Amino acid sequence: MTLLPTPAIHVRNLTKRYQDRAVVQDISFALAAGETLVLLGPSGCGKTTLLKMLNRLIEPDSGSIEINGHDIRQENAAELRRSLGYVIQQVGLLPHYTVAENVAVVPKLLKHKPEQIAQRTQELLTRLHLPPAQYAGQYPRQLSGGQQQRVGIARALAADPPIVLMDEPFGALDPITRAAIRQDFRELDELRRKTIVLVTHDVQEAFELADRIALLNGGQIQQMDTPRELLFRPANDFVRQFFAAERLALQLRVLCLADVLPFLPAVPAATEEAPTLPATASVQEALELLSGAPGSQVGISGTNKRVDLSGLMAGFERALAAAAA
Ligand SMILES: Nc1ncnc2c1ncn2[C@@H]1O[C@H](COP(=O)(O)OP(=O)(O)OP(=O)(O)O)[C@@H](O)[C@H]1O
Repeated sequence: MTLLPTPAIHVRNLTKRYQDRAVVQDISFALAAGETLVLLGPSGCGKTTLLKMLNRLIEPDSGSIEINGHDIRQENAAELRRSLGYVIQQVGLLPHYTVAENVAVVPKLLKHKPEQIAQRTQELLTRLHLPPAQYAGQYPRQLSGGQQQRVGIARALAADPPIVLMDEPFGALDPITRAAIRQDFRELDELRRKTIVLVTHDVQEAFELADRIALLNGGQIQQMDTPRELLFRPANDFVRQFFAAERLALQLRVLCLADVLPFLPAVPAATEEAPTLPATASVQEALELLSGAPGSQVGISGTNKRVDLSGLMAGFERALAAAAA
């Protein structure tokens, strides 16, 4: 008999009411360690309420939550919150603390050793593109919104919590800063190992970051699945409609070169070396590479195939039909 690993987060029949209205209704899901779950849905659908029940900022009316197999009601709420990373849109940095002091708040409460805290702070600030020599001693008001948000992420990761909860972490930023931080976020090695629950109402962001998306409406999960399944196998009309406006952009992101590969027409070998992308790269990434240089080709690493822009688009159309079949 094989034993299934204990989910990092296990939510069962969770319901929260305000007056007579259930804003979260009978929600259940299990999340494996290392998964990134994005809670997506229109304003007021219950995303933040659901997230805040995970760290007991809000108590449910019924249902249960287990974290690593332990019912969180049995734990001290303050201790629970210290053990989980939490990033919010308003950042919430302490204005009279320097950047380094802000990052160190939770590790200090957890009584980590000062040298260990200093080293971790340096490491995180460096990785989040805030060179400590320049930024560690600055105060939040001296930083841009994007830099403050990076400090917020460093602070949430400082004590190396295995689970991180994020509520619209990039929500207050302009689109360019937002895209840059998202890129860094994806490249941060240690985040890949963490279990993350992230709230957003930005569909592109959800598709970029999620292993699975829980699409909510009216306090209920309409569908919880991979981005690809949500797009190609919507469970109901709400799901279908929710992605309708951005369907093409999402399809370009979800389909990768491996999907297109079987349909690629033969392309005469280029004389000069073509840049290459892995088969896991999205059609969108290949498109970005090719659209800058008309007539150019991109090679797919590990294969002897290359593709130009028109070949890519023809392959994409056929891959789309195959994915939807
Ligand atoms: N303390 C409260 N008292 C009464 N109603 C509340 C309270 N908190 C939230 N609600 C209601 O519960 C519903 C869900 O709120 P929630 O903040 O979880 O939604 P959301 O999906 O995160 O929305 P948004 O994307 O706008 O932040 C909303 O209709 C909200 O008005």
